[in-house]
Amino acid sequence: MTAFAVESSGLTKRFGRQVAVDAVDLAVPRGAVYGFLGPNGSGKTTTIRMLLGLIRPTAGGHALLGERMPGGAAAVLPRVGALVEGPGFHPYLSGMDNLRRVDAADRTVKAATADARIRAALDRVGLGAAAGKRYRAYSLGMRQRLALAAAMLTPRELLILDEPTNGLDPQGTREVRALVTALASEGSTILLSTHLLSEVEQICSHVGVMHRGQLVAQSTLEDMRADSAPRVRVETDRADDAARVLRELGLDDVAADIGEATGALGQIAPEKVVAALVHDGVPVRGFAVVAPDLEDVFVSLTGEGFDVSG
Ligand SMILES: Nc1ncnc2c1ncn2[C@@H]1O[C@H](COP(=O)(O)OP(=O)(O)OP(=O)(O)O)[C@@H](O)[C@H]1O
Repeated sequence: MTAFAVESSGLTKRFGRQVAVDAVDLAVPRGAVYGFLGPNGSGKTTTIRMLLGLIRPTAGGHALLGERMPGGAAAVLPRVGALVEGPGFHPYLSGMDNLRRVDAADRTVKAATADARIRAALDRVGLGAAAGKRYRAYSLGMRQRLALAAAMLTPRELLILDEPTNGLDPQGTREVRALVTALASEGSTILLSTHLLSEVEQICSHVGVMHRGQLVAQSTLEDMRADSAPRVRVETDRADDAARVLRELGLDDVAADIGEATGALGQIAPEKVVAALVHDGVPVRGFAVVAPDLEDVFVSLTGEGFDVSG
């Protein structure tokens, strides 16, 4: 058994002249909750569609649960649940009946237990009470939840979810995040795309950052945090002098602004910085070690901000 639930090498998709996905090497370890993070248009959905075999890569290849795609699709896809745009639900059928159709298309499950499976999935996404309503009357959030229910009708080793909290209200968002965490603790590997850094921080163990079609970073969240160097901020009327002291001590990326000087601490103890400032007679009004901020790391990787709400 390979250690990776999803592995790709040089995965590339061109649309005419545009390279939507550019030589992406994904490595999603089994058991991970992998946040596939990037702004709109960075190539996440296109990558996910290739992973699921919905569109053909222009170049490169990948494997799901150790099976090469697309050759291994018949063997592996029943073990993979997916939520992608346009799940193709029937507008005039109820949520329940739509799931019946999805369930009936799965040859790996027993028809006799369909009702129990469908009920359990609907309850799990909080659609139990709306099971009999027509799909066309569902809100965007309810549609999203029905798609999630369809993805988890049977236990899956791997769930690939494209923006699973998109369109949900705050309560729905919390519920879906709790659900993802619960599914992971039951043993599923989860790859979810998102444009929300906060979502990654809340529920993911791993992160892959997409920027203009390229995977610009990929690691555990822990390593990503460790990479973000803590900074000191010195509030003082003599910012230039403070900056000089910080530089002399060996801090990196030192900057002086009106009323403050900042710098990246590296391995230098903050106490040493305070002592040096005092020793140099720099009047210190405030001193803070600013905790590592993932957003700064991502901004430095991509040159763009991330939506941190939600
Ligand atoms: N079928 C297509 N034909 C032409 N261009 C496409 C097609 N699908 C996607 N693209 C382009 O490829 C780029 C990547 O799009 P993609 O949907 O993969 O990004 P994304 O990160 O998933 O963003 P979003 O969150 O908006 O879906 C975009 O510039 C998009 O316009």
